Amino acid sequence: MSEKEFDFTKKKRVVVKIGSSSLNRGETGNLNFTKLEHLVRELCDMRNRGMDVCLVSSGAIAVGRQTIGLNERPKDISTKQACAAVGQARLMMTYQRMFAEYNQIAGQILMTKNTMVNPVSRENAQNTFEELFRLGVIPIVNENDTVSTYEMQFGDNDTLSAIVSSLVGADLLILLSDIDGLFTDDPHKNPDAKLIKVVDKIDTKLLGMAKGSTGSDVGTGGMATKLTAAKIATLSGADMVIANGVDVCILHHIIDDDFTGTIFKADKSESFHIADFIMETIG
Ligand SMILES: Nc1ncnc2c1ncn2[C@@H]1O[C@H](COP(=O)(O)OP(=O)(O)O)[C@@H](O)[C@H]1O
Ligand SMILES: N[C@@H](CCC(=O)OP(=O)(O)O)C(=O)O
Repeated sequence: MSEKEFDFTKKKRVVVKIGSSSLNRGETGNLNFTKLEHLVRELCDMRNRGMDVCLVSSGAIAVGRQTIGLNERPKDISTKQACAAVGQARLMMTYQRMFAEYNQIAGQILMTKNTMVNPVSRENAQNTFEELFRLGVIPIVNENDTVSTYEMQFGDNDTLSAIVSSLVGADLLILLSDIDGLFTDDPHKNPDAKLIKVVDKIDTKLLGMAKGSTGSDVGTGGMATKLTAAKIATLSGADMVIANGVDVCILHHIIDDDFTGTIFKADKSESFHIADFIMETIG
């Protein structure tokens, strides 16, 4: 990164997204408690810097699947819903306990597409976020997998985190992934792929670099959904970062602009309304 080109210390409202593969131990599927502790500590420190902080956490289905003892990734919707019912509760219990240790309060917000498509629900959600921030609470967001059917799903938390970022008027969105950032091609398939450090504008050439499917056994996104997220977040006026969540302590290095990753610069060149976007694309 060039010398302090991006001063993220001045950011007021930050959304952080962490994926299932970053929260679970790949070898057993168990929650990685050390990592979760570090994540919570980092978020509390950001809060103590005076920032409003929101966490979008995946992991409900993966944690539920491990708790119930299913060896295979669930395919049918009812098994996913059952896993999410168990896993989301367990995940939140763990977060609540860890945040409490640092004297911070966390709250749960579960969303479906309907939350955004319906103007009344959207405004309600926005008001709830505002009130939580005013009270100093850290909202922890996930898709409401327990009740969503395919037509109600965002389907991936990359897009959801960008929608949340836009809804709450965040000025920074950080996606913690299992990879250092956006490369010119999928580095798991192309060893010559190069990391792209800064993106000024998301164009079709860039969109073509991201390959869709996730490399992990528990996630749903892949790089394509991260670029959709980047489009939503940057057009909504936020900078967005993709960085490797293998060590979540990268969060304070990101704030201090001392990290390896990809920065997508906020793009105020086009007018963007999240409600219109939702209606046109996912409504
Ligand atoms: N151009 C690209 N640059 C970086 N990663 C890519 C690219 N295209 C596809 N990928 C894949 O996207 C994966 C990251 O997305 P994902 O599996 O959803 O992880 P997470 O949920 O941890 O963010 C990478 O491990 C990589 O295999
Ligand atoms: N909402 C789902 C995860 C969806 C998702 O996007 O997962 P991931 O690709 O791990 O960020 C869950 O909590 O299991």
